[in-house]
Amino acid sequence: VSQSQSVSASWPYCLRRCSYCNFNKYVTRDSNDVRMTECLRREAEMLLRLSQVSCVTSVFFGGGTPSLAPPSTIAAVLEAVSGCASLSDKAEVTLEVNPTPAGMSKLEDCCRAGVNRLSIGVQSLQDEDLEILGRDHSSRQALRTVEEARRLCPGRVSVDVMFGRPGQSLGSWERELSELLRVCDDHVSLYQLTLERGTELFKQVEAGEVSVPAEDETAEMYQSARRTLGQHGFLQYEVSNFARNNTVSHHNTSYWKGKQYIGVGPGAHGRFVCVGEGGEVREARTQTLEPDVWMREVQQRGHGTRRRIRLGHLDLLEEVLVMGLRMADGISHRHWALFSPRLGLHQVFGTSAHVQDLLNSGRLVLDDRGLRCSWEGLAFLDSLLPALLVELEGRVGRGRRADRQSSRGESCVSILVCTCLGSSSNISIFLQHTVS
Ligand SMILES: C[S@@+](CC[C@H](N)C(=O)[O-])C[C@H]1O[C@@H](n2cnc3c(N)ncnc32)[C@H](O)[C@@H]1O
Ligand code: SF4
Repeated sequence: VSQSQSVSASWPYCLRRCSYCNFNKYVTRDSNDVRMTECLRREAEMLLRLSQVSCVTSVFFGGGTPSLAPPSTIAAVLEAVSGCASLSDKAEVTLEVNPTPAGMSKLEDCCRAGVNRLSIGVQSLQDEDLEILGRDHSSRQALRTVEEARRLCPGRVSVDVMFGRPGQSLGSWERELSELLRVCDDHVSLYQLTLERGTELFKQVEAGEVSVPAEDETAEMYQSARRTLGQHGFLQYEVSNFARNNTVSHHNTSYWKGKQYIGVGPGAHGRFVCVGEGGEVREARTQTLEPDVWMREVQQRGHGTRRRIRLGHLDLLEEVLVMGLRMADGISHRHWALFSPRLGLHQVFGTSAHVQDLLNSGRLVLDDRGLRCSWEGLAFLDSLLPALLVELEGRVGRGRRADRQSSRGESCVSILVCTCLGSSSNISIFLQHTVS
């Protein structure tokens, strides 16, 4: 029986629609908080029972805007989790926070309910940029929220910032980052703005009303930020994530390490073996997107799972490869062997001429530690993956059944409780790694 799992639940409401966002979120005045909370609780219990995990190592309340949810919702979900599996006092419990006054006023109660890590969506420290992005807060409110968060969870506060924003220059980005470094705690997530089709910002850029920096300038923003953060003692442990004083996000690391997790709530994604139904291989599960439909389904049958896909052996290895290479440490031989006991990294990648080119370029490293990107290569991960995925597919072949042991051999899990995982940057990566 699988001993470990992670869960994701979704509170899919936001105060307003940011211009760049394509998450599964809903702006409504009459959300039914009581019903939503009850459904999150019920679905968490149901999915945990189906997974039959015994231990949960982290919980993540993501967004959407989970900091708008009543603190009693956080408490209810945590109670449901600890009623079904062991949730240790040391488990990482993260809440994504929009730095609005409404969000800030609840932080203390959320911490009392069990949250012990706060991730603040600062996005920018320039008011004009926040305006263009359609954010519901000012830079002053963001600074104030970071301060309050650090008071409540000292050493356990992360900030999200985006670069490559409309009208942004390298100089202004560097000044902004310096200001951020004066106020931030020990964890920073830097995301390059993605222009998502269908968003307001995408239309504005298409229409020529707004322009974003050129690709090479955005690339320089990334490199400059990596250097600056390094000089301030931050270790880059993943493509977008930087930590000092050992404050890496355990929850996100569990994704990058290919661990199991449960997704609870509208649009949430999960990856777990459904042991309770006699399952033996890991499944990719997606919950129904629309909150009212999802709530109806949960009330009728205990969960709102819309799609279940059995992951074959190759699917699983693809995820381990794509997610693992996001980490600066990459994939160790031992880690790979958990999923591929018969074909080692050297056997899969060591003899390919294409992979050899990547190794010779200095962007990829395959040695006695394992497979990883070099510091330079991490910035080019997207361009390295196609050759690696082609090689993997050629070696492993499609259609093999998932390896029983590789899907079930873990000992602990994390839980992602998220307001709109439908297109969360963490999760969508799982779904986008098709070889072109
Ligand atoms: C789950 S999301 C949103 C959390 C929260 N609702 C907020 O807006 O702060 C987490 C992070 O993804 C990043 N993000 C969202 N949309 C993005 C986009 N189109 N391009 C790059 N990063 C994005 C933002 O930095 C955001 O803080
Ligand atoms: S970026 Fe965050 S706050 Fe803005 S609409 Fe998307 S989920 Fe909501």
